[in-house]
Amino acid sequence: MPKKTIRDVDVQGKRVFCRVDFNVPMNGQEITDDTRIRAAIPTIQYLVQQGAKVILASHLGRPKGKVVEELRLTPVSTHLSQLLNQEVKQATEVVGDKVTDQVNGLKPGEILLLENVRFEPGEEKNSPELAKQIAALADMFVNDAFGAAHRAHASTEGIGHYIPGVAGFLMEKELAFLGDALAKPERPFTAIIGGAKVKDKIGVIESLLEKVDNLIIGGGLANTFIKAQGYDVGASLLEEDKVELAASFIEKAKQRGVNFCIPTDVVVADKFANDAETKVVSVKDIPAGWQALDIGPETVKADQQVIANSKTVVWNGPMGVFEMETFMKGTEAIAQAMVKVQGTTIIGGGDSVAAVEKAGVAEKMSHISTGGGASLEFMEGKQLPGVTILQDK
Ligand SMILES: Nc1ncnc2c1ncn2[C@@H]1O[C@H](COP(=O)(O)OP(=O)(O)O)[C@@H](O)[C@H]1O
Ligand SMILES: O=C(OP(=O)(O)O)[C@H](O)COP(=O)(O)O
Repeated sequence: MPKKTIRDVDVQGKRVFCRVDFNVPMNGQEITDDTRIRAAIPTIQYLVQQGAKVILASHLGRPKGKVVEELRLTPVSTHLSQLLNQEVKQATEVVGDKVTDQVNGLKPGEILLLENVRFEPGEEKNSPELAKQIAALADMFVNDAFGAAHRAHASTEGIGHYIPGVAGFLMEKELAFLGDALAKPERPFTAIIGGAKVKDKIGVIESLLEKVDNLIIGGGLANTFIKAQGYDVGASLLEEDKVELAASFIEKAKQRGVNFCIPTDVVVADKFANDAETKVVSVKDIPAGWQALDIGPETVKADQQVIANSKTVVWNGPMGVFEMETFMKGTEAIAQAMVKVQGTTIIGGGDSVAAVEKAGVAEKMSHISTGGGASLEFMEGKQLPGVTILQDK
């Protein structure tokens, strides 16, 4: 069922709570990729032009219900203000009397950015109390946070139980593009999954095995599969309690005839640093105390071949710790392979998008999605809570 969008409602003079995903990659207080902020601009500008009192809210990182000074949204509001060429007022809290006063002081066309919503313990628990408090700030809820639409949190879902919710332009665009591209993907259909959010992403693999012809695993996620094959992974990122599940997926892939590409070689480092001592080893020989931080050249070659023969490729999660030049090669090579695909290429996720931007090939992809986990869950055919809660057309 299509959802109402901001075009379908009158926002003139209304207090509009607009949830965005400004969870951008940061190096200290520096934003290293502003794709997600730029992607929300059309919705924000539309609300401003229509004379709404715009209350923006986002999470940043995973502060787990506490105030973490480094995760305040100050750098984001400064940058947003520059992009919009307009003042962005900033709240130092998410809810409370001070915030209510700031909202009451807003004039049509003005913008207030709330503090990191995950500083509130009720946010990720989807606490009805917090949702009510947030809803009381506004007349209407606009969800433009596609990247967080797979989360049922107070500011992405809970709020929609108390005030009417509609989609923003970014949310609308993401759902339309991904829906079209993935309804009947041209084959061979390949998914590439990497990154560090192993717990979040490992479950997606089971459903992907029902859909894809090739599944390429890389990044930190790969270690759990390397371990599942019976090899030691040294000091690498590992989700020990998912090893058995990973083994069952390897078996399932065999049964279904899916080409499951697990790295055969990796770049290992003696420490998690750009100037670490490194070497390329077979996954059978990861030394104790060393950590795998990138895929190796043999793996790159095999993966490139699979990608070159694909007609649809969906990629979420970098192949290595691309933020450090020493461990960027695998991600860079996969990004270059994506450019050569004669078909549809989709890249999703905050860090994945940053990685293809860094590799200089972002504009060569068919679609850059602001959601990693969200696009994977959408592809699985799951209902995204942040979308379900919005009003039907
Ligand atoms: N082998 C690895 N070991 C540890 N971290 C890794 C490894 N490979 C990639 N990463 C990290 O994964 C992070 C991105 O993961 P994730 O958040 O899942 O991706 P996205 O934001 O694109 O959805 C990056 O910060 C990257 O450094
Ligand atoms: O960065 C995000 O997801 P992604 O890494 O899957 O792209 C979203 O902002 C959601 O963040 P979360 O995975 O901490 O809930």
